[in-house]
Order: sequence, then structure tokens, then C-alpha cells
Amino acid sequence: MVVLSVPAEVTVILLDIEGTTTPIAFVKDILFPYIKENVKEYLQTHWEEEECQQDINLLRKQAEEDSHLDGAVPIPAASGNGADDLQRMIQAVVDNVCWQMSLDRKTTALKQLQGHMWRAAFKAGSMKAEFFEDVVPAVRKWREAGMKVYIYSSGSVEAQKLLFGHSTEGDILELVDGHFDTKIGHKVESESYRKIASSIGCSTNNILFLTDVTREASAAEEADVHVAVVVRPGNAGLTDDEKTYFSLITSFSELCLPSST
Ligand SMILES: CSCCC(=O)C(=O)COP(=O)(O)O
Ligand SMILES: [Mg+2]
Repeated sequence: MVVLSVPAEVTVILLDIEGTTTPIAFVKDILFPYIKENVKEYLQTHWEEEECQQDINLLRKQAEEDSHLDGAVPIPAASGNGADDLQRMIQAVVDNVCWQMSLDRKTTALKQLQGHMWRAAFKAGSMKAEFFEDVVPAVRKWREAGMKVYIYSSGSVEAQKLLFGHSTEGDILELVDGHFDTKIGHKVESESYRKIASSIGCSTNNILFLTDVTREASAAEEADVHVAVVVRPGNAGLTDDEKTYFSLITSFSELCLPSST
């Protein structure tokens, strides 16, 4: 088995979700279709609720920022014109969500609404999150060895907790020391990794970040975070240069901690 030695200064392992702990297929074939199929009904049912109104306000703000983009869908403010007005707004939100999802955008606004929508399905037990089989045993081992384990995903912290709390491996939320999402910054910006280190209370070089996306790995590395790119079935292919440049792993079991034999 190929082994990647974890540098001695590493005390924190920071994990991406989609393509790293969890198959991209689970996200693309289960989580995202659920949103597309249910968003209209969800908005009709929850429109008056404060949480839903906050989500819509955030989406409207994002739509304003996106107005220069090709195909962007604006979300009008209420004109106070009764039921027709409401249906027009709901349709605009649906169209905006579908447009963002067609581009796999990682905006905080989209991710927040998605997290709130998945809540019902996870809590009802009709959806269970998938993890690669090496993930749970490796994370347990790292924690036993004294490592802290954090998550950094574009999915909202609330959505992350749903996945870890309702997985095919059971409730594995206790295996995670903390969660970060795009509220701390985007994953392709190196400043996000400095902020994460500061929030954890460590130096950036105490962190090892595992991700499937090389742009995220480069941003982390620019902040002096150690990185390894995770190669999983269904992940996007890497160029020859990327394969040469980055440390690659295909399973968490390939990581060898400093004290391990
Ligand atoms: C954790 S929520 C489900 C996945 C998701 O919406 C997403 O955007 C995952 O992105 P990641 O940063 O984990 O690759
Ligand atoms: Mg990912």
C-alpha cells in the first residue's frame, strides 16, 4: 500500500466532504435532485416562516450581485399585489435556485436554503449520507492518536451536521471537532485557511487539508497549510502536472501519522 507520511507538526486534519469523505454521486444523484424536485413545494409550504424569508432575502441579495452574469435570474421584491405576486416570486426563486445549481455554484445563499430543505428528509430517515468505507475507521484512528478533525465544505454547517448525524454508518457527528463553511470564506481563497487556523487556535502549518479539488489545495498551500489531493471513484480527473505536483491519496488509510509504525 502507498503511504503518505503526515508531517510531525500536523495536529489538525481538515476534511472536504464531496469527493473526499463522500462520493460525488451521492451529492449529484441524491442530494441535488431532491432540491430540484422539492424546491417549489418547499417554498409554498414555508414561505411565511422567518427562516425561509431569511433564505429568500439572501438569495435575492446574491441575485443582485449576479445580475451581470449570463443567464442570471433576478428575484423581484414583493409588490404587495396578492396571490399572483407571491406565485411570481416563488417561481423566480425556483428558477434562480435551478440556474445556480446548473452551474454547481457554491454561494452561501444557495447552500443555506439547500441545508434547510435537506433537514426534513434526513430527520424523517428517508435520506442517509454516504461515506467512503475508509473514512470512519481512519478518523477514529486519527482521533485516538490525538489529532483534531474538522470539516470545511461549501455545504452549510447545518447541512454538514445533517450528513454526519444521519449517515449509513449511523450518527458520526461526535467524530468531528468542528465545522466550517463558506461563511468563513470561499475554499479557493487562501485567506479562508488563515481564518480557519485562527479560529481553531493553531498555525496554518499545523493543518493538513484533504480535498479532491486542486484549486482548493493550491489556495490552502498558499496559506502554508499541508495538503493532499484525494482521488476517489467519480472525481474529476487530474492533469499530469497536478498528479506530479500534489501528494495524492486514494484512501484515508494511506495516511501515516508521525507516531504510527
Ligand atoms: C455538505 S452538504 C452537501 C454537499 C454540497 O452541497 C457541496 O457543495 C459540497 O461541496 P464540498 O466543498 O464538500 O466539495
Ligand atoms: Mg470536494
